[in-house]
Amino acid sequence: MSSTLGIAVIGAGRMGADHARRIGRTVGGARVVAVADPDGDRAKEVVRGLEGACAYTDAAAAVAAPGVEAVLIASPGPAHEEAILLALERELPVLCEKPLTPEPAGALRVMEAEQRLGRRLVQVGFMRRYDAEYERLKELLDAGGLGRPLFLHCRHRNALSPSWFTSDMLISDSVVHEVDAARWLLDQEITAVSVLSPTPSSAAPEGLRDPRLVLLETSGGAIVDVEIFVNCGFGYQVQCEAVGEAGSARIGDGHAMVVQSAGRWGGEIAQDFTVRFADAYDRQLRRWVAQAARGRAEGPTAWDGYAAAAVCEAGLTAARTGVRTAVELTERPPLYR
Ligand SMILES: NC(=O)c1ccc[n+]([C@@H]2O[C@H](COP(=O)([O-])OP(=O)(O)OC[C@H]3O[C@@H](n4cnc5c(N)ncnc54)[C@H](O)[C@@H]3O)[C@@H](O)[C@H]2O)c1
Ligand SMILES: O[C@H]1[C@H](O)[C@@H](O)[C@H](O)[C@@H](O)[C@H]1O
Repeated sequence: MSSTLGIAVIGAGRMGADHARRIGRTVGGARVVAVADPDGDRAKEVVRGLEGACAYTDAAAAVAAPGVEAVLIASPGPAHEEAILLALERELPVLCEKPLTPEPAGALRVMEAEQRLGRRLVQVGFMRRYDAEYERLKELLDAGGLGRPLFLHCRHRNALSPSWFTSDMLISDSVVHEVDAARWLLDQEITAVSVLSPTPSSAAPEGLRDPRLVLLETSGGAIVDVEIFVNCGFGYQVQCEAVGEAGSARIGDGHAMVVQSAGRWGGEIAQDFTVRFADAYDRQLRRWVAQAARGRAEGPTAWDGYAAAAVCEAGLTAARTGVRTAVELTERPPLYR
């Protein structure tokens, strides 16, 4: 193992390029040595300025490239499983962007491969767990500061959705964050999902069911409601209010600066996730690099990725049928207990 961890970045789109930049600038102890994207120009663009890094069009070639000691996956969800399995074949630690896989069956195959190795190597990029506000809320809940949790009221708003965004992705690509955050904050599994879809916003692209309201029921009897609205227009907003028997706490209202002027007051709203969660992405990467350098993983596990995928699958059924749908989970293997 060299003194700086050699990383292959798979997928050189928005998140791949952002993570590669962070590894170069704000995360010590690591360097990008390979970048893969079927769009070779994107891979070349990302390696430009990264000393010693090579561009590839094929994930397998990048994972097998000289000096690769860990793999960061930022390709679209359907491509994750193949890249993770390539990394696990070489026993390399992995940080995989969410969702681990879009369907639970793929996540189960990832868990099987990891269990065959007998140790954890996969971390899922549920970066909210590294956000300072989420961490404080988790500490408060764990300390019993709100008493028994009754509700989480969540709002997840994006200014605009990409052109390729589908109605299913509101659940499997966006609400998947709330699914993981709720499981983690409450330390409970989600047992059933219901989805309500109002008349779409006139700002939503033709055919997109945006916004939606997703209701999650938990094993401890709490209810989580999530407003997902990916074309809200005004900015990027992620809020969560926990209500317990002894009080409530809310995160996500943060305004960096409140300006009072000309008879008005107000602040700014971040325009996208790379701003709102900038510190969380850095902290997530630092922690991953520190563990990967020791050949292991911590943080959100393949089980967490699997459970989130199973909840989202139930959510898609609920959205299609209009019927509350139970979540079916396999037994949790000892590696993930
Ligand atoms: N944690 C977060 O807040 C956050 C934010 C945005 C996106 N994401 C996740 O990051 C991943 C990437 O999203 P994005 O917004 O960067 O998408 P993007 O479309 O900007 O980039 C994806 C890139 O992957 C490339 N690609 C496609 N198939 C590939 C393959 N088989 N191997 C390697 N590269 C391949 C594409 O050519 C593209 O350049 C997704 O899983 C997404 O859900 C997470
Ligand atoms: O892939 C992105 C990303 O995960 C963002 O954090 C989320 O706010 C978006 O809704 C989603 O599409």
